[in-house]
Amino acid sequence: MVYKGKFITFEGPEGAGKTTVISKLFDFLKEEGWSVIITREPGGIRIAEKIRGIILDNEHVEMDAKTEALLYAAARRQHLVEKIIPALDKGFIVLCDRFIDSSLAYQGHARGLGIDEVLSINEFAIGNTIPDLTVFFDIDPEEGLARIAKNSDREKNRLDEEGMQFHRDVYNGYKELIHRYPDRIVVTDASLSQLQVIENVSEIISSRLI
Ligand SMILES: Nc1ncnc2c1ncn2[C@@H]1O[C@H](COP(=O)(O)OP(=O)(O)OP(=O)(O)O)[C@@H](O)[C@H]1O
Ligand SMILES: Cc1cn([C@H]2C[C@H](O)[C@@H](COP(=O)(O)O)O2)c(=O)[nH]c1=O
Repeated sequence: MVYKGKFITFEGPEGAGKTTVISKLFDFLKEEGWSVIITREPGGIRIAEKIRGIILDNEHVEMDAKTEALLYAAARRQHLVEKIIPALDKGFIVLCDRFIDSSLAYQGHARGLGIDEVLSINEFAIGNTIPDLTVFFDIDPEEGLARIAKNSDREKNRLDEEGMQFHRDVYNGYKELIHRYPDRIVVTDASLSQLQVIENVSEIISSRLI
């Protein structure tokens, strides 16, 4: 689907630095005179934030993998129609912290549901609204988790609590997606300093979209 605005998503393992960079990028783009919004998945709007609470609640250990995949897709559908598409229609740049590739890497690959199977329920949810550009924050999953562990403000959710093998599988799932969608997904080295990552991501956005 072609919209007036641009849809940019940010992906990566836990603690890769996406949220930190998106907020700086927002300031940078605003200063350059762009109309821009930040949003996140799962969440971004009231219903999807409620679904987020259900999915990520540490007490919901009995959640079935397909239930989890469907809840992410349901939250995504509502987020898309209520917030993302209206903003794109108005010509905004939408910066979204995680989107469909998280489902493909976490539920499709790491949970073992299959990337194509999870893609098909997501195609039902989002139709043909695919990101114009996806930036993958490349970091060793252990390093990302170590960053989170250092941050006492960040509560660990049900997905963070998964074992190291799960997080390595997520990372390998992303590697498969990078191979599958070479035109859409651009990789940035997220192990560098915050300043360097911000500079590199700004450069990617400027050269690819603006
Ligand atoms: N380049 C960096 N070098 C070192 N620490 C960083 C860097 N970028 C972010 N951090 C720190 O790492 C932690 C995780 O960062 P952030 O919340 O931005 O990651 P995230 O990708 O959004 O994580 P998640 O998806 O798990 O919520 C924060 O404490 C942040 O200050
Ligand atoms: C969108 C989406 C997310 N996840 C996982 C990834 C993270 O573990 C959490 C979200 O927490 P964050 O601090 O906001 O990154 O949910 C997923 O498994 N599948 C998805 O589609």
